[in-house]
Amino acid sequence: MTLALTELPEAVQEAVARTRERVAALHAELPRNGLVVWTAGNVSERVPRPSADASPASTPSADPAETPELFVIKPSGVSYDDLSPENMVVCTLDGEKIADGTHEALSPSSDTAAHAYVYRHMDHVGGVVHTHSTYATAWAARGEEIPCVLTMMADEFGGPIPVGPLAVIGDDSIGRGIVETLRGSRSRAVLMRNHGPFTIGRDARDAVKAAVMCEEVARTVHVSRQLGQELEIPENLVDSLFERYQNVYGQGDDPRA
Ligand SMILES: O=C(CO)[C@@H](O)[C@@H](O)COP(=O)(O)O
Repeated sequence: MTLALTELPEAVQEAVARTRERVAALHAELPRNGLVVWTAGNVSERVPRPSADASPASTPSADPAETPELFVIKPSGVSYDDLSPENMVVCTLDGEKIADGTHEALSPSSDTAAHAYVYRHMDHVGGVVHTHSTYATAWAARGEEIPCVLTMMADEFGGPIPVGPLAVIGDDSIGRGIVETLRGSRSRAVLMRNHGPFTIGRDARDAVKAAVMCEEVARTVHVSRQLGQELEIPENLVDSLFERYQNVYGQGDDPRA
């Protein structure tokens, strides 16, 4: 029987509502940053588990901690102008849409299986993004990784942006390719061969940032290569740049900043 959102603990329903708002808003960043055309691309986010001390549900259901894990993803083929929290689709980590209040005919993204596979096999991942951004997709068309020749790449990706296998849509192939490629890498971006970039993050905003930065460095390294041979960065410097940027850069978590 299909899981019904309205039958879940209130704390879970509230977490789903907040996730829908974030995922709907973040989709606007893809066209705004020139990463997609028409309806290409998609963003998803794992629904955060309510804290263990969440108030007991008023609706009949199990403890929030016992609710199946869920994620939110865009509906397939819907214009970016028409995306809203109300039409964000809620799925289980098997990629199955639940009775989430949207029309039963509204299908989740055609990449739902890939996003679901990543969430099932990478517990630290809270957000997944897929685009066909021009320069990153051009590197994917050649099946060539983007070498780590910019300090921005060391900061953001901790090394080269790797290439994943040619994989067809519709089953676990793409998701398996993403996980098998990124599991051994510090990169939050992977160039799926002949297809385009997929990125991961601690949440959807982090994954969107990785998609923006992936396209930026793909373009810069492409331009550099037109002008000559780019220069590698020594491994030890890549490590120190990555550690600094990931742990020191910016305002940290200090709420006063
Ligand atoms: O690349 C693909 C599928 O892998 C595109 O169809 C995708 O970017 C957009 O599909 P959806 O609108 O999310 O179903």
